[in-house]
Amino acid sequence: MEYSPIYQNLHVVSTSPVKNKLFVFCIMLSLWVYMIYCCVGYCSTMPRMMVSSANSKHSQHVDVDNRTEHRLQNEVNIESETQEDLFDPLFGISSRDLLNNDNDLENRGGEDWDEIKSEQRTLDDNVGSSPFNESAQGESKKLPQAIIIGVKKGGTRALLEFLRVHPDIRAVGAEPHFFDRNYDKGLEWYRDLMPETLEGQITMEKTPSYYITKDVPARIHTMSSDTRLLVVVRDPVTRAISDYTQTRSKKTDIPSFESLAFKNRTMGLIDTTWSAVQIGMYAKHLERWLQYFPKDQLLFVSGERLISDPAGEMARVQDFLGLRRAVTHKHFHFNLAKGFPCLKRPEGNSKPHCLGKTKGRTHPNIDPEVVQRLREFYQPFNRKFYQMTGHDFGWD
Ligand SMILES: Nc1ncnc2c1ncn2[C@@H]1O[C@H](COP(=O)(O)OS(=O)(=O)O)[C@@H](OP(=O)(O)O)[C@H]1O
Repeated sequence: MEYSPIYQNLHVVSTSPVKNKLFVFCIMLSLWVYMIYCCVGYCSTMPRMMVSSANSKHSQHVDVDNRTEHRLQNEVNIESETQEDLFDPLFGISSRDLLNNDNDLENRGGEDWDEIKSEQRTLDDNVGSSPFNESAQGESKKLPQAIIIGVKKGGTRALLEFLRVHPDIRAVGAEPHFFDRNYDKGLEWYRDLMPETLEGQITMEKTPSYYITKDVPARIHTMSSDTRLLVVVRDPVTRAISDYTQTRSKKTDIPSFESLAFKNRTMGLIDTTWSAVQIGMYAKHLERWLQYFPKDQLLFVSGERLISDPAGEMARVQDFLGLRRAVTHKHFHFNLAKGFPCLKRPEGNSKPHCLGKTKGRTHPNIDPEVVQRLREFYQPFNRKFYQMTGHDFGWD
């Protein structure tokens, strides 16, 4: 017979009742220690989903049916609260006047560096989250087929969050800024940021600075000439004030809106180099897009109607994307205190989820004469824009 330590041990144990009990006690003790070890989360042999389902990015993708609930519970608030002014793509533009930066809109892509860093962290978290491009469930990362390209402070976050309720939409939460700031990282870097999708689902992202950035139309066209483009537009005067309000919320010692808006106030000369003014000249920016994309590949979403009639505006958006109308009036609850529609689960009675406090800030009172002058300034641009889009947004 071969020598076997186990056999030897068993033999010894079976011959002594005391040792036998001691042996059983040791095994029980080891089992208890192991179980306690597992329960506190250090057990590497436990299935991953059990240990870290709350944190696992993959867990978000495992159950597509549970996606809506998961998002409503977690993502809307998380994104809107923590990333909030990641959604400030052209903070640096208004800084041109405030901080004497670059004079050229197209080159002024800078923004609050803390925001960029925190956005980058979110993006870096996404990159490499899946070592393979196709998962076991048949999901894979794809380049976006639809992009929300603007405009800053138009209501882009609300549109993206409303769209993410749709079971056939998957979207990256942070703004990738691929086509304006990260283009040199390459398309594979960009694809890797995207969530995994099943066949038939649409991948999306939003970066509001794309709409006003010179090279972006050509770059998106190079990626795919079929890309569908969504632009949320809002009364350019209110948009400018919203933009200013955001800047002021981070930097309190900035000049007044009234002084920034004019090159020469006595002569009523508007400062078109100030980004808060320039972004609202929608027709001018649209000309560049129409050099690359046919008009019917762009959808102009009314920022005002996204608030007053979210379901109606979402019906237009879903039709444009070729989706069934899954996001309906049942998903919205108008929160009177906040003054905005919030998302709810149609079947549940849980509290509706609103965007964070950086969406819907109180605007400062602006001298009515300045507001009037800005309205006059924008009128020809608005008219041109209505003509180009075939849609009167009613701002005049
Ligand atoms: N449902 C809902 N909840 C909250 N806020 C809403 C909503 N729908 C549209 N809005 C308007 O969105 C404005 C912010 O626009 P963006 O998300 O495009 O801003 S950003 O460019 O990403 O910073 C934000 O602008 P301000 O009111 O000036 O803060 C809102 O008016």
